[in-house]
This record gives sequence, C-alpha cells and structure tokens, in this order.
Amino acid sequence: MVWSPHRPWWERYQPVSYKLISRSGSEQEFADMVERCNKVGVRIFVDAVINHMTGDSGIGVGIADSTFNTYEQSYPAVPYSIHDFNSKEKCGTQSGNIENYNNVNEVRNCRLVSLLDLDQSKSWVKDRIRDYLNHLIRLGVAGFRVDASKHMWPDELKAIVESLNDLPETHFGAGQRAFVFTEVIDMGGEPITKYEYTGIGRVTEFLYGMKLGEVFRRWNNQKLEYLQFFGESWGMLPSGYAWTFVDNHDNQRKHGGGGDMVLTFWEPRVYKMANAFMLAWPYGYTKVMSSYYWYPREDTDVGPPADSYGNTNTVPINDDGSCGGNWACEHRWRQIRNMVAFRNLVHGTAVENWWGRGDQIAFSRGRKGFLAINNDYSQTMSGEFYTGLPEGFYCDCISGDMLGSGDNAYCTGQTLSVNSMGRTHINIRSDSENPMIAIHVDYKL
Ligand SMILES: O=C(/C=C/c1ccc(O)c(O)c1)N[C@@H](Cc1ccc(O)cc1)C(=O)NCCCOc1c(-c2ccc(O)c(O)c2)oc2cc(O)cc(O)c2c1=O
Ligand SMILES: [Ca+2]
Repeated sequence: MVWSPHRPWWERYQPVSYKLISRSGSEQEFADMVERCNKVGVRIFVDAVINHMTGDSGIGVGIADSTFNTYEQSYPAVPYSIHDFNSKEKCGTQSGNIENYNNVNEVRNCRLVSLLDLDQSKSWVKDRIRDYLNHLIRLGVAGFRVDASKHMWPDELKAIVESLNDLPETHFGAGQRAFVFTEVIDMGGEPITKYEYTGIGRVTEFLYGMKLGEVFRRWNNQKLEYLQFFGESWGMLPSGYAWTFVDNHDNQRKHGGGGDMVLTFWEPRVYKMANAFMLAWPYGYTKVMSSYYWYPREDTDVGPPADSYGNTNTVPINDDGSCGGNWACEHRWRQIRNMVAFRNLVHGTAVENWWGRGDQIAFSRGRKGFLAINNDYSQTMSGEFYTGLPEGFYCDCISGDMLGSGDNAYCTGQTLSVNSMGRTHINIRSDSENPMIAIHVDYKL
C-alpha cells in the first residue's frame, strides 16, 4: 500500500508479491469473477506488472502481510532477492535509474522512476513470472496486457510468453494461446520502437489516440476528412499489430505535452464522437476505456472510489444501465456500447462510399453498416447519402436502441429510411448533442 499520496491509482503498479490479493479483493473473489465472466463469453485480460517491483524507498508490509525490504532488495513472498534485480553495474548510470531514454540499455536495465528493476535474463526471475502468469491462465484468464514492455528486452519477454501453458481447454478449446498486448509508449523520437515488440503480440499504438484527439479538436488545421487514410500511412503500426484506444488510464490524467491532445470522458460529446469513429474504422484492435471520476481533477494521483480502508468500491448500476458511485463506465454509454455492437457486426468488411468535406464525413462498412459524423463548428450536415444498405427502415444506434423484436421492434431514437437506391436523407445539426448517426443491418426495423 502507498499512503502518501493516499492509495494512488499507480500503487497497483508497484508489486510486492504475485499474490492475487489487493484492494480489489481476494484471490477467491477474482477466480469467481473470471469464472462468471467466461461462462457468459466475457474474456478477462490481466494487466501484468512484471518489469519491476516497488520503488526503492523503504521497508514495508504490502497487502496480505507480504513484507519487503528495498534496502536488501528482498521480496520474500515471491521470493525475490538482490540477485534477481539488475545491478547498478549492469545499469551503468550514476543513480541506477533511467536517465537517458536514448540509451536502449538504460531503458531496459535501469530503474524506471526508481522502481526496482527485475533481471528477466535470470532463469529464477523468468520462472517466477511464468508461474505467476500460468496461475492466472489456470484461473481462466484469456491473456495479458504487459505493462512497461519498453523496459524489458523483447527477446526475454518473448521467451517468457512462449513458455506459458495453453489456455484451459474447458473454456477456450484445445491449443489456444494467451492473447498478449505489450505496452510500449512510443510516439517517435526514441531509439526503442513499437516495431521491436510486434513478434510478441499486439502492441499499443499511442499515436492513434493522440492523432484522433488532434483531429476531433481541429488542432493544427486537422480536419475530419483527413481520416480517410487513417492508419499505417500516419506513421502507425500495421493494422494487424496495433492495439488502439482513444485514451488510457495513464494519459487520461496527463497535462502538458501530447497529453492535452488526448480526449477523455471529461469531455463526453467529442469523446463519444472519437469512440464512434474508432469503433467504425477497421484499423487495429480497439480498446474502450472505462474510468472513474476523480476529484479534484488536477490531482493525477487519486485512486478509484474506495471505502475508508481504501478497498475499492463495487460498481453500482443505475436503472438506466449507467454507473453510479463516481464510476464513469464509458463502456456503458449508449453511443459507445452500441458502436461496439456495430464494430462486431461489420467485422471483415471494407470501408466503402467514403464522403468527406472539411469536418463532415460519412462512410459504409461493406453492405452492413453506415456512419456519418458532423464535427463542423457551425454547418448542418444535410443531403442524400449512399449507405450501401438494403432498402428499409433503420434505427439510429447513436440516438437510441432498437427494442422488442420482429414486427413489434421499435426504435427509441431516430429512424432513417433507406430507399431502393440505398440512399438515405441525413440532417445533422452542428449543435446536436451527438452530431452523428450510425445504422446497420441488425438495427433494421
Ligand atoms: O504516473 C505514474 C505512473 C504511471 C504509469 C503507470 C503504469 C503504466 O502502465 C504507465 O504507462 C504509466 N506514477 C507517478 C508517481 C510515481 C510512482 C512511482 C515512482 O517511483 C515515482 C513517481 C509519476 O509521477 N511517475 C513518473 C512519470 C510516469 O512514469 C512512469 C512510467 C512511464 C512513463 C512514461 C514512459 O515513456 C514510460 O516508458 C514509462 O511507467 C510506469 C509504469 C509502472 O508500472 C509504474 C510506474 O510508476 C510508472 C511510472 O511512474
Ligand atoms: Ca527493466
């Protein structure tokens, strides 16, 4: 536990053991949650912090009486001892911390902001990490986000990943492998690049959220119509390797630098537009962020809603499906939830019928879906657009849900009619709360 600042969100990123006990609950509660999710087809991915242990500043008792002593570099609950950490000699800097991000050895072999740096070249360390991840696989976890991958040697990380057990046949079928995402913060300018990690699994593409934020904020003369070729040609990973997101737990708190460009739930209108585009656009493997409101907003350390002991609160679900208790639950917002269904439905289809004019765009996904966005600051987007969809009436999944089924299906939002030529009339005012429409063949009335 970190008490100063009080139970910050990043406490989770300073392991004292590989026990599955935290302020989020016990191992049994975790195992039970994974089981319940797998039963309904919801896969669980674990954020694996395997580059380091805690900061170098003390002796302490972590959760579940896992003692540790950073002066002795000992974590008996694993156990790790001084031999399992990169020495100052191997690191080579005066402080033992990373001092120069242009030195690839430092970035891997030195301490990231003073966090004790594990030596993954040691078989003892590899074995302990493998046992930790295999334990999670046994519990039914489908894969991992590998935190701070930039700070580990790709071949050592790859060796660990390849040594893992197959996923349990009961939940995943025979011979299935953990789905791995590596976190590599690379927005250009450093010798270590995201391309070094594509042999291990999907890799975070941080440019994606930065650029999408820049375009939707209309900064630096960016316009929505430039998104027609949004993808590898913008300096991003090939689509099949990219893990994309509008924002993440770290950069949604950032101010200054690229951080101001990132869109977050604090700006819901434009955030929903960027998510709608991301989910309709065929590039990358997309992640929808789910957050909590923190106060004061300037305090970038504040942890999740918790009781007086610091234990994370459960998430209350309101009657309308939204979350209470300061949980933002962006993934439950109608516009975002429905665009996830849109993405899954149109999977495998190409972008067709692109139309773009300044900050207004529209495009189809094969003959299955159609999205139009008006991000112009004043002009209404109106006219007849070719949707590629069969003739009929469609419920707009941005403004509403299609409820009921068969003949008594109805739309709680706007209904659009597509004529025999596949064309529909659009009228999106620029001052609309959600200036976009999205229709698809599963929302045909
Ligand atoms: O802001 C934070 C935490 C940020 C953070 C946490 C998890 C992540 O996955 C991440 O990407 C960032 N941490 C605060 C507080 C802090 C925590 C520990 C510490 O020893 C000192 C301070 C902070 O101000 N951190 C310094 C700037 C952010 O520097 C961190 C980075 C980081 C930032 C930019 C990079 O290009 C990069 O390669 C790594 O990764 C972490 C990974 C961790 O597993 C744990 C960390 O403490 C950190 C981490 O401090
Ligand atoms: Ca390291």
